[in-house]
Amino acid sequence: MWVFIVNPAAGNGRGAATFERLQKTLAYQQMQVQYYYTDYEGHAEEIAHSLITNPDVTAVIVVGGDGTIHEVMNGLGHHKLPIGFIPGGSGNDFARGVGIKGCPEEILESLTHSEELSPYWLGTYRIDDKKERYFVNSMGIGFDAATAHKANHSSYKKLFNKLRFGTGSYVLALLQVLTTFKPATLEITLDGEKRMVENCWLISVGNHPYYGGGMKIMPNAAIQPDKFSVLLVHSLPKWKVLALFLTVFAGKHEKIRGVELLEASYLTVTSNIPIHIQIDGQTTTCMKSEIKKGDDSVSVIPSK
Ligand SMILES: Nc1ncnc2c1ncn2[C@@H]1O[C@H](COP(=O)(O)OP(=O)(O)OP(=O)(O)O)[C@@H](O)[C@H]1O
Repeated sequence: MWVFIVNPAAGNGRGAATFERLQKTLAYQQMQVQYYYTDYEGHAEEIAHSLITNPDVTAVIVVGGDGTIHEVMNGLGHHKLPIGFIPGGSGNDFARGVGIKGCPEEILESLTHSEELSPYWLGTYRIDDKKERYFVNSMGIGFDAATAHKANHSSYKKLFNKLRFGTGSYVLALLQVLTTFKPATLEITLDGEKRMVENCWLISVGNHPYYGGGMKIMPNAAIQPDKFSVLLVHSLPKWKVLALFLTVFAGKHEKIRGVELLEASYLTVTSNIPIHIQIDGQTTTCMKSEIKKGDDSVSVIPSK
């Protein structure tokens, strides 16, 4: 039995529209299917968790955005249920990262014919002293998280989503945050090596290159078991931070002085004041975070 977890609200209704299209296909009608719509934040995680002990589940297909896949991965944990993804969100960086392309009908067709599974290594994080959780795409601390927070809570996000230009709200929020943001002094350990980073704009950690709806923020990130890509931006004047984000879509920002592209499998970041943090695009604040590459992989159904 194939289980669909659908976030109808993802992408400002695109999740629901995508699933309606899938239901009309022959591929869908020929599958043995059970589907669930999510009703609230955290619901996808609860549904996914309830599937772990069900021996009839062949695979879980997620229709939604990055927030939905984040919840499903946390609900399933390292239980080896194959996971397929059909983008229905506004950013869809997970789809970009794992190379999912095409219209929903093509993706479903391809998922049903896929014979092999691709391993995908999640990261784990713990912020302050809360429970450890998984992240799927990336985490960011500082300026990018403050920008994501502003975009998520903006009145214009809905409008940009309607126009199918989710990145527009991120760019507008970025310009707003840039005028007031103050870089912080952070204590960072990278695989046990401690350093104080003054005037730190941001630290980003990624399982693949994409962030914010297609920005290639960590151009050298590859899906792999041992290391994350880590982007550190510090000691830059504001105009250079703007230049950085203008070049980021092309992945050329690594040439800017004050931009470091590193690798690590274990990081800690400590601040003496609460700072913004984003986890797969969802934001909060914290003073301490601990980030690790997960030991085990989940199985993603590839679609070509
Ligand atoms: N029925 C619902 N109504 C409103 N919100 C929901 C519902 N079901 C789930 N959610 C919440 O919607 C949020 C956004 O979902 P998701 O991230 O998948 O879409 P998106 O933000 O449009 O896409 P992306 O993250 O790729 O930009 C999630 O945090 C989820 O908890």
